[in-house]
Amino acid sequence: MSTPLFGTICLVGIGLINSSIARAARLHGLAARIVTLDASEQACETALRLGIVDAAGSDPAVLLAEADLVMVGTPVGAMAAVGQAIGPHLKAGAIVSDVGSVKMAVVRDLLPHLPDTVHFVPGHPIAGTEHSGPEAGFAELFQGRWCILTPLPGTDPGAIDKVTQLWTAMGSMIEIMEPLHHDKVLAITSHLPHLIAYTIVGTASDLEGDLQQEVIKFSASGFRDFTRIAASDPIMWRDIFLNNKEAVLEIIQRFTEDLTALQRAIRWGEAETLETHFRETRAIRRAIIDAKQA
Ligand SMILES: NC(=O)C1=CN([C@@H]2O[C@H](COP(=O)(O)OP(=O)(O)OC[C@H]3O[C@@H](n4cnc5c(N)ncnc54)[C@H](OP(=O)(O)O)[C@@H]3O)[C@@H](O)[C@H]2O)C=CC1
Ligand SMILES: O=C(O)[C@@H]1CCC=N1
Repeated sequence: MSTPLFGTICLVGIGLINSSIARAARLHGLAARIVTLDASEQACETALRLGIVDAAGSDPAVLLAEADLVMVGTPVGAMAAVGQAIGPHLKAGAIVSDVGSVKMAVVRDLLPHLPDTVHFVPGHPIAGTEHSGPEAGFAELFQGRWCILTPLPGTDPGAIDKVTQLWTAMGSMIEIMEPLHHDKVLAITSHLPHLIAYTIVGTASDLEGDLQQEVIKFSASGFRDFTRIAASDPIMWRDIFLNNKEAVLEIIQRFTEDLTALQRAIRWGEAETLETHFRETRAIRRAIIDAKQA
């Protein structure tokens, strides 16, 4: 049997993403040992019961002592507190990475707490579901999906290479980006769509009684697809919007202008404007299907 990529992987927070990493790493034999550091006794018990980790608990001194890769999978608003908790216990030479949905804020909040003896390779798998917790994960989650890494200049290429190998072994393709660029791209591809879904579903829930019943009854006409996105974890999304403020506000501004243009076209009966716009958007959908990202 070949030597695994890592001796010990420690997953900080055993939610949807990190429990999927645990399953995929097990399936592909990427670590000799997988452990999790999580404050919730129930989450630790679940992870052990599922057999996706070899050890679980809330003591960083115990769980980080042997860790060669530490993968932080908590909401992005918790990164400073996580950094404070793990920083003093990291093994010299360890790689610290994360899966947070924003990158500038993670670098700002986590990096200052890491000792110079460790390598920091921030990351973000562009894969997920609206479900949370250790039971929601599955080994195939990252298959055929992109994972964006945002290492800072001067990061040890060997550390970047090992994180790249981890994600490619789990089925992902890798793109390297600067953190600021990542946050702008994700503001349009992920954060704005989630905000729109939260808005539409909020608008529907504010409707008066009868109309609200009909929204549920006839939801298959489009609304239903938004409710799936709007069912995503409230803490995770609170933290994303608070920590990608600039890029999200910028994209909301552009979106509002475009919405106003469509509103105007409807008001003035500009059939051609509407048809041209809808033809262009349909082409984007086709491009996503062609890129196998549907
Ligand atoms: N869900 C998705 O589609 C995607 C999510 N991400 C990112 O991955 C990260 C994890 O998301 P996901 O796995 O979905 O989340 P989950 O809600 O499934 O899991 C979150 C984990 O973080 C722990 N946690 C929550 N708050 C804190 C805190 N204050 N301090 C320490 N630990 C905490 C939870 O612990 P406990 O067991 O105590 O609840 C849990 O283990 C987030 O940063 C998210 O932005 C990235 C790509 C996709
Ligand atoms: O992390 C995000 O921003 C989203 C959720 C699913 C994939 N990306």
